[in-house]
Amino acid sequence: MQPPEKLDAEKKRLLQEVQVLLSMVPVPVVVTDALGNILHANAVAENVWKRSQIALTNKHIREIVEGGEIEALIKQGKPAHKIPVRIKDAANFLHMYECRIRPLFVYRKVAGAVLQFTAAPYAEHKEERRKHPVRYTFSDIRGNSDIIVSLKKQSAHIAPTDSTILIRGESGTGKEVFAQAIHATSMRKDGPFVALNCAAIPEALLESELFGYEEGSFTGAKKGGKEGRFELARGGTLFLDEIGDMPLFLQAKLLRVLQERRIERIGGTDTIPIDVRVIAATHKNLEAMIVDGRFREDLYFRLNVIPLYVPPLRNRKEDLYDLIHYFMKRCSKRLGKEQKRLSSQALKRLYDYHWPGNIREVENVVEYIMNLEIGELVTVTSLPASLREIDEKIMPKLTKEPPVETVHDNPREILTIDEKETELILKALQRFGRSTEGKKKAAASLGISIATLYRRLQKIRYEKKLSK
Ligand SMILES: Nc1ncnc2c1ncn2[C@@H]1O[C@H](COP(=O)(O)OP(=O)(O)OP(=O)(O)O)[C@@H](O)[C@H]1O
Repeated sequence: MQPPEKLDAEKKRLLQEVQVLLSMVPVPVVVTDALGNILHANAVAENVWKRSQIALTNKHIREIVEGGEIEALIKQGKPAHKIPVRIKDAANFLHMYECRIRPLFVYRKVAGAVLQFTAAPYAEHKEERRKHPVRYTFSDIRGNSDIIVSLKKQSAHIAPTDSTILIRGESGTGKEVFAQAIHATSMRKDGPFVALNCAAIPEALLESELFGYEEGSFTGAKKGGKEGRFELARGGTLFLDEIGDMPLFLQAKLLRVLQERRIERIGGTDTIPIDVRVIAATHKNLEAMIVDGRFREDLYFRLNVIPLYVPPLRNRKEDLYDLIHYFMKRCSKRLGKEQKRLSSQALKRLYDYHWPGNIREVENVVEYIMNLEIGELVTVTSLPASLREIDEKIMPKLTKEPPVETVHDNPREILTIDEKETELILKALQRFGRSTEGKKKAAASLGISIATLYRRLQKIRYEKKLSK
């Protein structure tokens, strides 16, 4: 644009009007000539891209904007919108935009263009939502126990904030269900919900899954590179499940990313700002892992901004009836079978059971019953073996629990620390088996060393002998 002093009064006024209008637009706007040289950039462009007006107006549009054939469109005088482009700012941050172009004509000849840049992620959300559908809202979370009702209330209260959340609880208690419901109630609900199970992916691949990589960064890297989960989740929520299984070197990197709110792909030099809410979850004892040096304390504090705890089903057996009926209804619909009734002995057996696999196990047991029971009445003999033969030797205390009492009313729920420890160890062995491999897994899941597990087992055996 020509300096205002060279223009007559009317032109000066018009130019000022345009400049003021541009300064009021809350997104970056750039005006170019017919060849794509930048004539003017508004204040937002200056601020966001950390470049002064002088630095911007001395450049061609292709020096600032990557991708999208912008230059050709300007020269041809073609209007366009939603063109995905990337802009690197002066601090090397990469911004993703959708660009809208409006051509300017003087005497029917292309005289330039006005380019508007809006944040891009929202264009990708539909596709991301399709890939990562959110199945749960708070109304889908079953259970009327005080504990669950108040947890739902608390979670709904913190959902609209953008704070990081750490959800604790045993496997199968519904940690992901809560994470999804929080996302579905948050300001990011139109963005994607991207989940990553840190325990399910080999260590060597976890880093590239999280942060993505550039083409040629390692053998086997895909052509064109790959976006990591942080990028895929932009504008939405990243659910990091089993965070306790993240190796230490990645914990350090994750901490840096959460502090600086930007990532670099593996093998890349561009800095990509991240716009993601992180919800992490684990069934592990992170505090014990910090003591053992297996989890970073600084990362723990960074994640544990809002702590939530989903209690095991054995501490909220009031929810069992609701859950069984919910899964029965769902299963009968899916399998096209009649709903079934439970005999009182079968129901008692379900209440007496300690449900080490929590809600996931309830789902499986109901599916088993619905598939195998031919009649309408479900009796004890129709239950899976694990419930038919509740192991009195392994879980002597838990099997004595009365059916429907609440945690607070039931004195047997208050175990001594030693009893609780024994219970956890036996449960882990029941789950992973008593082979050497099983014991290793049990020790890892309990967050103790294999040597400690052997020591504790010796103690348990000794005490058992004494009590005989
Ligand atoms: N309150 C609930 N109402 C209905 N279904 C539930 C509820 N809680 C859990 N579920 C069901 O139980 C299953 C396990 O839940 P989820 O995957 O959220 O558990 P998790 O704690 O994240 O387990 P893990 O630690 O093993 O990943 C899911 O398939 C879900 O359908």
